[in-house]
Amino acid sequence: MQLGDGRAHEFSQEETMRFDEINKDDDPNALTKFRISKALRDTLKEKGIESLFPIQAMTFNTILDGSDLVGRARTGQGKTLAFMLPILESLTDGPAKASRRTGYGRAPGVLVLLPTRELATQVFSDFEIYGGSLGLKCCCLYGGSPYQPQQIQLKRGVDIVVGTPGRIKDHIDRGTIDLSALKFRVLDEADEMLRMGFVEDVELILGKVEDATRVQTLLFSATLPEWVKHYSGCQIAAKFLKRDKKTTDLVGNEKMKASTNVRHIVLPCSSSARSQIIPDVIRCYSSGGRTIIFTETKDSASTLAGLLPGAHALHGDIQQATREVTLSSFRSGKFSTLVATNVAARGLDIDDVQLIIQCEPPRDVEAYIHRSGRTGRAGKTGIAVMLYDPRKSNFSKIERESGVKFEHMSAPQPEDIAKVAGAEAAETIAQISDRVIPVFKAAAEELVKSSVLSPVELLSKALAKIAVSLLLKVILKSRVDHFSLQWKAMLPFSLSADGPFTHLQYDMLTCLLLHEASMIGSIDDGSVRLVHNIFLPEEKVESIRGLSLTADGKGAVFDVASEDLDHFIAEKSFRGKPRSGEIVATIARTRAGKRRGKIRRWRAWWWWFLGEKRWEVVRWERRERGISRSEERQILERWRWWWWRKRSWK
Ligand SMILES: Nc1ncnc2c1ncn2[C@@H]1O[C@H](COP(=O)(O)OP(=O)(O)OP(=O)(O)O)[C@@H](O)[C@H]1O
Repeated sequence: MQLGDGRAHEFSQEETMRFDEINKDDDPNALTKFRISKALRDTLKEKGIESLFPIQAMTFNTILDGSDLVGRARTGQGKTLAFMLPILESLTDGPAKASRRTGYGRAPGVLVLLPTRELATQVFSDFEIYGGSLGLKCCCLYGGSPYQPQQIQLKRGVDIVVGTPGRIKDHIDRGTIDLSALKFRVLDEADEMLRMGFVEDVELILGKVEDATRVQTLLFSATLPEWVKHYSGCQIAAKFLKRDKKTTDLVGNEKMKASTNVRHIVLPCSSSARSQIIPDVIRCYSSGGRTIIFTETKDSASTLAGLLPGAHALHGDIQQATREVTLSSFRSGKFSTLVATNVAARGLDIDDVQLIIQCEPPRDVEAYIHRSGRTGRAGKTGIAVMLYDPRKSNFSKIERESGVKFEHMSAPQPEDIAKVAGAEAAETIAQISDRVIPVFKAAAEELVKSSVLSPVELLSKALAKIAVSLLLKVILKSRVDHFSLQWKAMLPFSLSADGPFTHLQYDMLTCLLLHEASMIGSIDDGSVRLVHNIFLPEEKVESIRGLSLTADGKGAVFDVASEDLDHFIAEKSFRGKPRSGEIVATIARTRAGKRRGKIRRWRAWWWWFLGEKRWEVVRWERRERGISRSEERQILERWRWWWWRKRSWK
């Protein structure tokens, strides 16, 4: 705060707290403004929730006072707490308290139905936190997990059941669940629950209530097509919601139906180029956060996850236990790219998902809205990129029905990626301790003094150097399976006729350049030249010969003069033997034969393949022991087998 005399006034902690209290009192949605018990308020505050979001504030009293409700708000706006808070209050301190059953073996009073197992587990864990703090017992019933623990929980008695329709129906068939005493029935993702496939099970489950006049039914979703809202054609809504049900629709007739916190982008891309473009898209748009990629089929999810290092797949054909491990690892940040089908489209709330990529336009607008809504949640922002094949797919229907005005972008170019890497490099510099300054200050001052460039220009060059080593590393560490992929890609027959090896001269070396980003994506002439321009002095760039991309587009091979090699291996992070579990792609070096131009291709390949070290041994043996040509061949052969044995690290 600026005082009259221009001095800045520092607020004491006490003053700040008092202002915070005043501000809270001004907030019409502050927790204290609602009939929320202290215990629940405290738990909400522990989770960083100080006031209710609009959908929660607008529906709280309606639900607590006993009305049926259809609620709609855009993705990520807190619909889960919108039904959870009034239900918990009603059970513990409100109208449902008096008739709530307690004691061993009690039948559940609340049933929450969700379309996917993952979503059921997520909502269950919220109920455990908030309901648990009020002494309520919850259980989660979903397929793919053993029946017995679920049966034991039901037998002991629970207050809240959260689950998927299939497994709940199974429990009904087995006679292990009693839904006659329900006080609340919730259909989260209501439109999905009422679609074909679920509808019969849902109807059967909801019909188990003894006295339908004493149960409250709540429907929530970010998408409520007309058929759900107005009952026409939807038997369930007509049958199970009371006639005086209330509707709270925060989207209503607004044109924009998808999340307004999300930047919606479309990018032309053929299906064959996907695996090459996606890594660049991630690098440019994910801001270092998590990415969810949506594919249309389970097969393509698995295939794509296999092509992107560090990515994992999530879909219905994966065993439940693996699905759970995958999702919890993604949540906890053990990996940052999830490739999923629509099982992850609805409701999943994962922190720090910055980017959504849809490999092709989905079949319906609802799917687009829910998928893109996995980012930009709870007031944060995010980016949703939808790829489309200009010859095959059309997104105009989605654009029209969702109200989204797509930004049209083209695939990121090397310069775009370099810019992002530049920003990362700047961050890296910001993180370096100030303690290093005295050590490098003299060199920096000398550089500024002796250069015709300005300090900013010099700093730009330094950033470029860091950026390139972050982005394009001549040597890189990666997982073993990707390593072998690189080697395979390097087979000589994959190289074009005018590629390297044809230029072999006694004083030339062949280098394999691996693009760090390209382990998951593409490399092209442009990006290789970008590296060259930064690594090499200008006059050396011209001396590079025979640049050729590997068959899979993930590496490049070229010849350089032997005396220039150091410029290329400057970034080398590994020398010597690879350690197990970790591989290092080493610069492949081929020394041309003695008689210039007479080496046959396969020989050059073997020399390159066996590597400099092995070749040194042959030379040493020849020099020291005067070995014959056939002995020399034997040694090479031995090294070859050594190499193949080492391949078994995989
Ligand atoms: N009042 C609040 N204050 C702060 N954060 C909140 C509040 N209510 C909910 N959140 C947080 O907002 C995020 C999104 O909530 P939720 O998953 O319920 O959204 P949703 O509307 O159901 O989204 P979707 O339609 O995608 O299912 C969650 O991380 C939740 O913890």
